[in-house]
Amino acid sequence: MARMDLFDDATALTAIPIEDGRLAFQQRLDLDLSPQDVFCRLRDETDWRAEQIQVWGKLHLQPRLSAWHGTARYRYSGKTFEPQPFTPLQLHIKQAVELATGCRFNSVLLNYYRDERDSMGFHADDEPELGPEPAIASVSFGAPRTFILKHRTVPKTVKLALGDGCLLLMAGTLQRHWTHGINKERTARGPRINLTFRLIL
Ligand SMILES: O=C(O)CCC(=O)C(=O)O
Ligand SMILES: [Fe+2]
Repeated sequence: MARMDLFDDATALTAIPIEDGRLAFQQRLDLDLSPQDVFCRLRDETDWRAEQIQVWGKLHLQPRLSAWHGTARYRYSGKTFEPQPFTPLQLHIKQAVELATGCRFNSVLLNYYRDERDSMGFHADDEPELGPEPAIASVSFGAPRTFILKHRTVPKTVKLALGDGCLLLMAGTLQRHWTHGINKERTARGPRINLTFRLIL
């Protein structure tokens, strides 16, 4: 089967075969708003922050902007984040994501990649409060970027182009066996906003 055939129905959540975890992809999340409108509203309505991170004992600003919303507190890199309440638009997207995936979520991390120099280092979303097999739903708006998964113990890499309005579901044991990230790129990229919906237990 040609690779394109996996994604021929843009509005169906389709499993991507992967070992040691579960991945599913939908080219276009069903929202009754255009991805362009959602992008502009998220960009303008969000209180974006440049968070500090410590690398080798030195403080740096993260190479992207971010925001936490939802109903549950979240600990990340030794810091506790008090989320802001969901906005009406975030609730609307959450409802569409819950309908598409059959999962429930109570928080969202928003990341704003301003251009090709913004990135996210390789990590797993494996904090204890997400539970042993978390379902994490990622929705992207704006410029496409390459999402890379690297297996922790075997030399395997999976690359996915995450384009405007797409949905990616990570589930099962994926976070235990794989890390993922978004590399900086050398060619010009427009801005991109990614939302990861999570269920904090
Ligand atoms: O921007 C992306 O597609 C990845 C975001 C991500 O991995 C995260 O928020 O944990
Ligand atoms: Fe992640």
